[in-house]
Amino acid sequence: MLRGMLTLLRARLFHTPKNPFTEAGALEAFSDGALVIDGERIVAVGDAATLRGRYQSAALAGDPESYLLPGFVDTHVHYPQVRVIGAMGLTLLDWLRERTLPEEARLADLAYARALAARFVRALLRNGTTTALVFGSHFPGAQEALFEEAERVGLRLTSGLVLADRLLRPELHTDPETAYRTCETLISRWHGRSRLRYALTPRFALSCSDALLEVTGALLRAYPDVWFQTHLNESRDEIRTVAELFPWAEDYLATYERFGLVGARSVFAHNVHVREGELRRLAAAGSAVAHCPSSNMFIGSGLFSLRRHLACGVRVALGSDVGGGTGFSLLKEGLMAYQGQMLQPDGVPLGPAHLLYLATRAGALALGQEALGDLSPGRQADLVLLKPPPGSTLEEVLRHSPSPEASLGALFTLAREESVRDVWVAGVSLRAHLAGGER
Ligand SMILES: Nc1nc2[nH]cnc2c(=O)[nH]1
Ligand SMILES: [Zn+2]
Repeated sequence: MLRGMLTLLRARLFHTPKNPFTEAGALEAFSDGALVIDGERIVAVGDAATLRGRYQSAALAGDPESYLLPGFVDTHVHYPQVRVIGAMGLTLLDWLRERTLPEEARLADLAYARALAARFVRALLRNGTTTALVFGSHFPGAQEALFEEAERVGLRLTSGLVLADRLLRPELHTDPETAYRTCETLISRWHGRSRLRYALTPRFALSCSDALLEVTGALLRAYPDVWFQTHLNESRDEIRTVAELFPWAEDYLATYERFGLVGARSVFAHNVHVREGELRRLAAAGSAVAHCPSSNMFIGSGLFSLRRHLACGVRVALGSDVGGGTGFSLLKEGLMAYQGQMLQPDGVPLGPAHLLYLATRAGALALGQEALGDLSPGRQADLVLLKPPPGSTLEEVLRHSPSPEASLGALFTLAREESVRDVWVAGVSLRAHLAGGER
């Protein structure tokens, strides 16, 4: 939308301008709501009748029967794993060896990688994700293909070349010197361009020598405004192996700390089997944890202790972790997070507002994107428009919903790809990119 040309988008609105874990009344809902957008930014949110009176010259758009939410923020997802989703019967290390790493090796073929990048970006958008922190490829060409595609489409993407120098497959290994040079080139080419940012991405301590982690720390010191992501404390077998490989480390987190990798721009995926000391140090460093509930259940890693993270003040957001996760929907991750807490004696009772916050504003803050994640005036107009398919169960449930909060609960429970009608990034509809079609 052009700057100076106001658009008034009508829908049922939901957002969490406050944190429901710390403040009452965090969910703001308008059952006949509107959003006024000026170029990239939201200028007003509220009741449709009031805003129509105040912004009479605005072009009208939207649909009062649809549901408008902030675009989702996926803080952990793997681009090369689209075609691995649903690989059953395996836990993490076997799943990596048997199904996932062979697929990741195929991205050495640039044509294969380009096709996959297009599918991956489209899958994010089709699920309402407008911002993502993405584990890239081990191959620089494939990594460039992802950045190119995200730039072409207009997605907000933070990503980086995945680094490993042991215990995967030889084709996926690099060496510290090559890693340094390649990351420097990729950072100079992509970090800060369009809506893209670079994240240094060692796969996990298990697959990285001290020397490779050292080089990652050196890069982070040389380029202090790039991001950092990796895996932490996911499965018991993984944690045991990491303890054997790093006999000097008091725990898993220490394998990253020693090399200066634990800071306010660091996002750690999983953190299921975590010790108290690690939580305290993560909180002190201001790092964030990407909670990936569908993956934790699908590959049998365990149940996430949200209570202990909150008690220690560790920032938590949601990740789909495709392909360990069971799809790209952050609505589904919200539902799985809810169920994962219900299953634990000391689980945190979550409601629709918590799920929305985790899927939107918490993710934006975890990625340092203060201008994203809710619909407050001044924020970027990153949006997802949901409408149940005619005749669907969701349509039936929503028609009889007793309250806006219950409607939001129904959306998390039942709305998936089929209900995503449109997404906007920075005030621009990306609807054209949701549809199928070969490229
Ligand atoms: N879930 C998950 N955990 C990992 N740990 C190292 N690599 C991976 C991966 O691809 N997926
Ligand atoms: Zn992962």
